Amino acid sequence: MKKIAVVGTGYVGLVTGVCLAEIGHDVTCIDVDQEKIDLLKSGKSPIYEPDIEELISKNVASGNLRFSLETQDAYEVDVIYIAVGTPQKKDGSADLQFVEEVAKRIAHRVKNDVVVVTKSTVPVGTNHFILKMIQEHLQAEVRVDIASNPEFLREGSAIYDSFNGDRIVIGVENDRAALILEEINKPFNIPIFKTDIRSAELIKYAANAFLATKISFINEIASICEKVGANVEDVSMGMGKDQRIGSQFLNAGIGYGGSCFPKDTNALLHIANEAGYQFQILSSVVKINETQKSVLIKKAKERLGTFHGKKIALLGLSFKPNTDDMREAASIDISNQLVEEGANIIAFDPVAKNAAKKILHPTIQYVDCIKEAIQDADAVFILTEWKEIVHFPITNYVKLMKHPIIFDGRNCYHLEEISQHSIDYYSIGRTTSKGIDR
Ligand SMILES: NC(=O)C1=CN([C@@H]2O[C@H](COP(=O)(O)OP(=O)(O)OC[C@H]3O[C@@H](n4cnc5c(N)ncnc54)[C@H](O)[C@@H]3O)[C@@H](O)[C@H]2O)C=CC1
Ligand SMILES: O=C(O)[C@H]1O[C@H](OP(=O)(O)OP(=O)(O)OC[C@H]2O[C@@H](n3ccc(=O)[nH]c3=O)[C@H](O)[C@@H]2O)[C@H](O)[C@@H](O)[C@@H]1O
Repeated sequence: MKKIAVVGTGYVGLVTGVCLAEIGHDVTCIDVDQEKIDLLKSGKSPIYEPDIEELISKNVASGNLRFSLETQDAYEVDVIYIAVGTPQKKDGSADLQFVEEVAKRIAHRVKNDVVVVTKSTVPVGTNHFILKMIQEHLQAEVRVDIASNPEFLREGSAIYDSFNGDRIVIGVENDRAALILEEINKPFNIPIFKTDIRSAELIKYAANAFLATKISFINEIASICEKVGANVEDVSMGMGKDQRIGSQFLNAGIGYGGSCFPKDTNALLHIANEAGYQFQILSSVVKINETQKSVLIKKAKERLGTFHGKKIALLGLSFKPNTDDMREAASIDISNQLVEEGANIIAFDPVAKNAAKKILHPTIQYVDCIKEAIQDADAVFILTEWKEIVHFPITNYVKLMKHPIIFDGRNCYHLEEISQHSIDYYSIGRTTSKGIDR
């Protein structure tokens, strides 16, 4: 059992802290955000993530987990994990101001030997920069080792991923740090891949960039499918059965969003550029994703002519299901454009409503059920494949809409089923289904 502090209680920090407590470590989760700490102390999670509140309660009750603002005591530990944000700067590079701030605070606070582990996604060289910052500001005579331990969890299945990951990557430069990190992670029972620090830092960006590449690749195949009359779902399934390709991350849609793929692809382009290398594939991946965000609008404009005065229902607002995260969600660009062109928008999302209200245009109305959203709508846009939307009976569109027109950005429904109803149905990389009575 190790005494651990996790700095930053966002998606990654909170999940890391909770899971480390669950496998038996003594964990203090630290944040500078008083509101978050108060909420966590009251047993509530500031983020929506399946199973997290149960695990928080269980581990707080067992004494393995506590939450704290930034205090001296909180840093009296063997290991400090850095899990603060590394958002995108205007030039595409990663903003390291929060990481730098934490490094300085660690230097001022630590009183005993520690290993400082970076979980945040950071450019190559950042771990060594952190060590330099700490050493420059260190107040006590203690030994500080560093380790890179990039995180691969997905939002919406973060707890599951933490216990079922394919690998744990550890970048170290000495045996002491390696042994401590191996000991900490052993109970997860996940293969550990040990490497040098710079390689570990790059693995994280390379992995996200590769997954983003798969998505942009299948989105381009989808565009070709539409032109040649093929079905992207079958193409993707047929490709994915080759184990060298793999079936995951080949779902065509309206592009990737979220807090990481957009920022990490741009950050890697910046890293490559700084190193004097033009990363051509990745530049295209990013451009394709930008274009993909507008394909539904294009289809809708061709079908509806104008959006002016039209009642349009948006189903799903978060960047993907099972999260309330709105960062880089397709709903942002799509709703902005619809509002700009005079549409009246009524929106449904089972979880992200409050988060959406803070970001989307104030004229958008929110409702708590799909039926209410689509009632008398001129058209429906499906933007997130929440299970409530995927399992929503298709007959309801026929019953409740003036003339059912659906623009499905997530291929939620089977074409065969749709074709049995009087619905105009446009999806991604599949043939359009026109209502049977037209
Ligand atoms: N969100 C995700 O699914 C994943 C994120 N990552 C990476 O993990 C890092 C963190 O991402 P998120 O958890 O999404 O960020 P987040 O924005 O949800 O959380 C960051 C937290 O750090 C806190 N913080 C900022 N400065 C602080 C300081 N000086 N001391 C203590 N707390 C401080 C903030 O108040 C906030 O609660 C990023 O580098 C991200 O790229 C990696 C894998 C998955
Ligand atoms: O670095 C990170 O933050 C994380 O980024 C992603 O996780 P996440 O952003 O939570 O979500 P994903 O499930 O990867 O989806 C990202 C976006 O791609 C889209 N996507 C995903 C898969 C697919 O086949 N098609 C597709 O369009 C989703 O709709 C979503 O908008 C990675 O999957 C994680 O491994 C990584 O740790």
